[in-house]
Parts: sequence; C-alpha cells; structure tokens
Amino acid sequence: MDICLTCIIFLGCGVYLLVQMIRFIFADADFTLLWAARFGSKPGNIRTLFSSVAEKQLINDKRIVYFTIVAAIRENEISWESSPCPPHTHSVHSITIKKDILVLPLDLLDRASHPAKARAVLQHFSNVDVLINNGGRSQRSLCVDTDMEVYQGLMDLNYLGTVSVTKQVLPHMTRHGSGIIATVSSISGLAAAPLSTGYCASKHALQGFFNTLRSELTDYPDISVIMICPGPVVSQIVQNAFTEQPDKPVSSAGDQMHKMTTERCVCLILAGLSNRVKEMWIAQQPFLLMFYLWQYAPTLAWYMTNMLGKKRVQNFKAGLDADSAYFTKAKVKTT
Ligand SMILES: NC(=O)c1ccc[n+]([C@@H]2O[C@H](COP(=O)([O-])OP(=O)(O)OC[C@H]3O[C@@H](n4cnc5c(N)ncnc54)[C@H](O)[C@@H]3O)[C@@H](O)[C@H]2O)c1
Repeated sequence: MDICLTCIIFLGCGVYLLVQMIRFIFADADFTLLWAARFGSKPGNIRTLFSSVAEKQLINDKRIVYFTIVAAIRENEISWESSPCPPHTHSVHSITIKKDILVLPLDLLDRASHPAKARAVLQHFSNVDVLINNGGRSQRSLCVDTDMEVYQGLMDLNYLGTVSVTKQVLPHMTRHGSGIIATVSSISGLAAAPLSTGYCASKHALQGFFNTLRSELTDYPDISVIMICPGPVVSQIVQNAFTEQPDKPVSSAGDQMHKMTTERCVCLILAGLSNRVKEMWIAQQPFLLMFYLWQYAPTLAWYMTNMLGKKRVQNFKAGLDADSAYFTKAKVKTT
C-alpha cells in the first residue's frame, strides 16, 4: 500500500513537472518574456525579434507618455533613436526631444497636482495610449528598527501615488476604449525580500490593485493592465532607498555587478508591452528561479527565502552590503 502511494505521488510530481516544462517551452503569451529573458544574451535570438516588434509598435507608431520615467531616462541617457536592441553595455546617447515628446515633471507624492498634469498631457496629445507607472523607492532596513513614517512614505509613493496617476488616466482610456496601463512592480511584489518589509508590502499592494482593476475592465478588451516584475537591475534604487528613518540615506550601494543592465531590462519591457504580456518576470538566474518557486512551490520558496534571508540579515547587521551578499559571499564592507 505504502509503495503504491509513493508511486502515485512520484507519478503525480512527474506529470506536474512535465506539464510545467511544456508550458515553459511552448511559452504562452504570459511566459514569452521569461523565455526571452532566459535566452536573451545570444545574438540573433528571440529577444532581438521581440524588441524589433516592440520598437515598431511602441516607438514609431505610438506616442509614449512617460509620467515618472522621465528622470530615469535623463539619468541613463537612453536614446529613442538607438538600435532595436540596445547593447548590454551602458552606451551613452544624446536624447532628441521631438515634438511628440512632452517632458512633464511630476511628483507622485503631490496627488493634488495629478489632475492638472493629466490635463496638460491630454491638451498636448489629446489621448494617452500608454501609461507606464515607474517611479518608486525601495527600502534597506530591518522591521524592528524602522519608523512608521518610513512605511507611510513607501505606501504614499509606491502605492497611492501610482493609484492616483492611474485614476487620472483611466477615464480617458475607457472613453477611448483602448490603451496600456503598465506598472513597474518587482520580484518583491510576488515574493518576500528581507530588509524591505515596507517596499514589499507596497509592491504587493500594487499587484492586488492592478490585478483587480484588470478584472474590472473586462468590458474594455483593448485596455491592457500590465505588471512588470523585474529582479535586480542596475539603477540608483539602492542609493535612493529608504532606511530605518525617513531622511537617513543608505550608507553604500555596494557592488551592482550581479544585476541585469538597465538597457536590457528596458528592452524586455518594451517587448512585453508590445505583446501585451499581462505579467512580466524579468530577471537573470538565480533570481528568475525564485519567481518560479514562489509561484509553483511556495513551501520551498519560504525555506529558500528564510535561508538566504538569514544570511542577508546577518550581513546587513555586520555592516556588509546586503545586496551583493545575497547569493554570493559578502566581501564588501559598506563603511
Ligand atoms: N532596480 C531594481 O533592481 C528594481 C527591481 C525591481 C523593481 N524596480 C522598480 O523599478 C522602478 C524604477 O526604479 P529604479 O530601479 O529605476 O530606481 P531609481 O532610484 O534609479 O529610479 C527611481 C525613479 O523614481 C522616481 N521617483 C522617486 N520619487 C518620486 C516622486 N515622488 N515622484 C515622481 N517620481 C519619483 C525618481 O525620479 C527615479 O526616476 C521602481 O518602481 C522600482 O521599485 C527596480
């Protein structure tokens, strides 16, 4: 009887794994980005194909209104006229401000200003095709040490600021009957990330909000609600993160070598937007594996996250860089 039960369990696990493998290999729309992210480093591959599609649909044919990504564009100097698939290195291009690009500074925290910002955009373009909610801040602090003001700040910026801008754009999209609302969430919107309780909560809140919004918009099949969930990507996110007090800066950002380049992440995001992928998981291994574990094997994910989290917290308490110490042996002293 025991042997029979064991056989059934093993058979069940085998079938389950096979189904997941088939689902992954013959990627449906929601898995294409995963596929592209995994094999994207080889030339002439599926990523190049997708990004040329993305470029055609999003950059040439549609006006993109970036509310909060403007500063990021300035910082990273990504050209709108760059090749379909930007190189993996940080190449520097100059930005050409064309007539169809409107730079409109926006403070996500100043919610009272959002209606006027939306009106200015509509006056300029008469419509919004794509809204990308990108602005946000992360966190590097232990829950026990963190002031409530930090939690308030994270929710105000990452969650309520994003909801506020979305609510300004949504009526125009429903009137027009089409559009894309894309929100940069995170792996932290789906999984736990030690030292980021407030950040994780704000990104989980976004996931809940937009997944529900999508289900409310079934009368508008041409409006896509898209969640972008990157793993670690090179940016200023650690330098700009909240610590245990609202005004205390992070002492050092540490090594970013293990992270995906900004250009590659942007390229994959454009590919996903063009294919209207509902939820994009964009990460290099071993981070991509964590998405899978949290989605398909939560018990294993909890175990792994506790194991890695313990090390991360220990390193953080010892003053070592928590990020680069997550999966590799920490060598960088932050002070
Ligand atoms: N870099 C990563 O590893 C990573 C991973 C997952 C998700 N993300 C998400 O990507 C998004 C972009 O972050 P990033 O990595 O480029 O970090 P970043 O710190 O380099 O950029 C954050 C951006 O948010 C903007 N911002 C901050 N406060 C704002 C405010 N009050 N109003 C308007 N804009 C504001 C900044 O101007 C900046 O352009 C964030 O939502 C972040 O949570 C980043």
